[in-house]
Amino acid sequence: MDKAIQLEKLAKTYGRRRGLVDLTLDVERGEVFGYLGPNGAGKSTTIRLLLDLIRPSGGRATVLGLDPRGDAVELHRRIGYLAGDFTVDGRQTVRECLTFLAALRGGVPERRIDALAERLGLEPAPRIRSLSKGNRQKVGLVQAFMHQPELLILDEPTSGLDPLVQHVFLDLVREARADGRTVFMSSHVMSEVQAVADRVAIIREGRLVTVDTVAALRERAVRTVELHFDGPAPAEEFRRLPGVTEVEVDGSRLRCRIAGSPDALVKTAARYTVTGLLCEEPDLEELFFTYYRNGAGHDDRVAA
Ligand SMILES: Nc1ncnc2c1ncn2[C@@H]1O[C@H](COP(=O)(O)OP(=O)(O)OP(=O)(O)O)[C@@H](O)[C@H]1O
Repeated sequence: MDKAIQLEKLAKTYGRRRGLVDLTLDVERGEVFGYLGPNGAGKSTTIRLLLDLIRPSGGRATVLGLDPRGDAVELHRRIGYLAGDFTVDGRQTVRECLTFLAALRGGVPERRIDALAERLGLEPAPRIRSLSKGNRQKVGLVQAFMHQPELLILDEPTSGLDPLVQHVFLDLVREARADGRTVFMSSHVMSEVQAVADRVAIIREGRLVTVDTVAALRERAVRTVELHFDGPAPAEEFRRLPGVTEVEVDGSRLRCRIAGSPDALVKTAARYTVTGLLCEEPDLEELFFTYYRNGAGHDDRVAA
């Protein structure tokens, strides 16, 4: 079957400014794909290219097997899109706005709109212009999900949402995946994406830095380990191990950071009597920031 999204050397320049550089990437049908990068990385540029809101300077994008340019009308029907700068007519009430957008999509059962609004805690009566940023974002989410599109393209979907509503949003994403739909969502926060995504791409300065499953990223991430021994902790042995940093010793307790496989650390510890062990969840946010800052670990395989 076609991929949900297929990008081949997709490029965009704004005059002499870089937007996106030769981006090659596939998104499978039925997966939740997180698209991460700092401000100005090129996330919105990519999304606008997928929707033919802007035109590429080079390369190709295929969405649901179609050409975003030639098949724009069909694609807009089959896609749920939330823009990063979602704006609608401020004079309409929430209900009027959603009814109008539903009509543009060929009609959506009212109870489905109501159910989504209720789950997100969105009142139908107020005028759009009186809404807070978070409540406007909820309108954006309802209109993206309401026609149960086969592909959801969401640009910074949780921006402005409180943690409770963020949870509801993540549930909606999981439900979409359970129905076999595809979700492509951009973010600059790893934590919300790792909670729901199957795979994550990180872009920086218009280029793909890495793409991998969340599970594999977790394996690559740095974790903190604390070991308790029945005698003085053998600090020097641990300092010599590959991937081990920041070794701190306090009597019989040793704390360190480990990147990658913990195998050598476990085998070294096993030569002593270990009375306690604590291993913290890997910090993906930190891994993400490493990519942010210097593109460390640049992975050429990703473009294959
Ligand atoms: N209309 C435009 N004209 C000129 N440069 C632009 C335009 N839109 C984007 N850019 C530039 O392209 C680069 C990528 O921007 P883009 O908005 O795609 O990033 P982003 O990852 O979505 O960032 P953010 O998280 O801030 O929304 C930036 O350097 C930006 O300044």
